[in-house]
Amino acid sequence: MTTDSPHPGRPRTPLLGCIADDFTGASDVAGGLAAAGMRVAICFEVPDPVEVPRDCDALVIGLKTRSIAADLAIARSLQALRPLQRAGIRRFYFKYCSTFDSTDRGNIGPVLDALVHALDARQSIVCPATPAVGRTVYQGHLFVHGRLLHESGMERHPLNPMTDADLVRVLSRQTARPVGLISHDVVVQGPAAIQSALRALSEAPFAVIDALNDVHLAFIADACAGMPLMSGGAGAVNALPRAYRDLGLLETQVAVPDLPKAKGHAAILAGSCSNATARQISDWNRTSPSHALNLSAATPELASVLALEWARPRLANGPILIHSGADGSGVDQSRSGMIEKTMGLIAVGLIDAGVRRLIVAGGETSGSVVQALGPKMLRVGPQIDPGIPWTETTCQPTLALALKSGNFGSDDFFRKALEMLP
Ligand SMILES: Nc1ncnc2c1ncn2[C@@H]1O[C@H](COP(=O)(O)OP(=O)(O)OP(=O)(O)O)[C@@H](O)[C@H]1O
Ligand SMILES: O=C(O)[C@@H](O)C(=O)CO
Repeated sequence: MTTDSPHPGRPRTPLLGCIADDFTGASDVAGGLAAAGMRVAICFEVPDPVEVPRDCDALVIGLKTRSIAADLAIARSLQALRPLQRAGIRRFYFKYCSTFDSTDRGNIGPVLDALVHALDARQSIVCPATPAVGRTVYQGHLFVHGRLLHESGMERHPLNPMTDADLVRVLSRQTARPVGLISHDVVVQGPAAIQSALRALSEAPFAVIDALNDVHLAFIADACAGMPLMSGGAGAVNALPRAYRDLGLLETQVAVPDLPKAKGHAAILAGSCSNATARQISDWNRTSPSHALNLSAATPELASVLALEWARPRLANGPILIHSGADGSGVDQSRSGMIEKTMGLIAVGLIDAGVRRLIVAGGETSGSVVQALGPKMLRVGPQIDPGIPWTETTCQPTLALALKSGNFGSDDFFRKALEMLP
């Protein structure tokens, strides 16, 4: 139960609205907030203001805007924001990738500009640091498991290659407005020092902020919990429930919801070329069946038919994996749309064949699969690994769904996730 309802006595309003630029990011945030005791809903369609779910403390809207043109990303983000504003939500978090995935012409800067303006906010912090998955920021430079971003493998990303670890520089290429830095030496002094640094940066609407660990994120959450707009990875937003409780804004601390109960065949669709997914595919291949998409097939329809012909006879014998055949090197960017569409078609075919437990690896791939399957909302369950919860669709047929960010999860993630289910 939240305490800042604008209509006491009427249905409550979620305390926090989160707009995520991809579907695995939405699931990442939602899993963390649920683990921190918030009641969370994920929507993949922008709800009508009167239909905004009220029985939650945080509402996460998953968009597929990370890799599209900036003006379209702005339009879709504002379209997600407005009904939540009209429903009375007053605090927002713009969730982008903990590896800041974007190009020089978009999308984080343009969307932040638009959200700051729409919310009449003076400033937003820019905090991708998420130490639970090895993302830290020091002197404005983003590290992935101790490696500078541009040496972490992200420099080879097929859609958003990240070739500069200096986030002030990266964001300054995406917005005409000044970008400031709140560095480590300030953050370690705690919330009051962070607030005074934000005031000192009053001419800079965006402040990249350093964080190396969860203590730093707790300081940042305490300093920024009252801001209309925060932005970053899941790290800072997951620190908010405790800060809200300390401020008396959030009364509940609910238990982490149950695992999904869906029964049926199990499958994995991996359309990510990220290092972690490549390791997970190799681990799976040691003992279990997999199929690489035929990337020379003329159309997504044909590639999906071939994959489903391979999959159907095997499903009754145990879980199967279908992947895009990428090892992270030499990927041909022109194929990415075709692969995404193929994965969506395969997902529909697998559900028709009785699959009810589905893991999808990759943010864009998850977007494509979820859009093809069409659930509007997900119930969030417990986390499998940091940033990856099991979720369950709320429509028929009920599916257990795990949307895994490309670079998240242990090497044995696929097996571990499926073994968790009852
Ligand atoms: N072999 C390949 N050749 C070219 N493109 C590929 C190949 N395999 C995958 N892709 C494309 O690369 C993109 C990978 O994006 P996706 O977001 O699914 O994974 P990711 O970037 O690793 O995940 P995340 O966004 O969660 O970090 C998709 O558009 C996918 O279709
Ligand atoms: O922040 C992350 O790294 C993930 O939630 C994500 O957005 C990957 O697509």
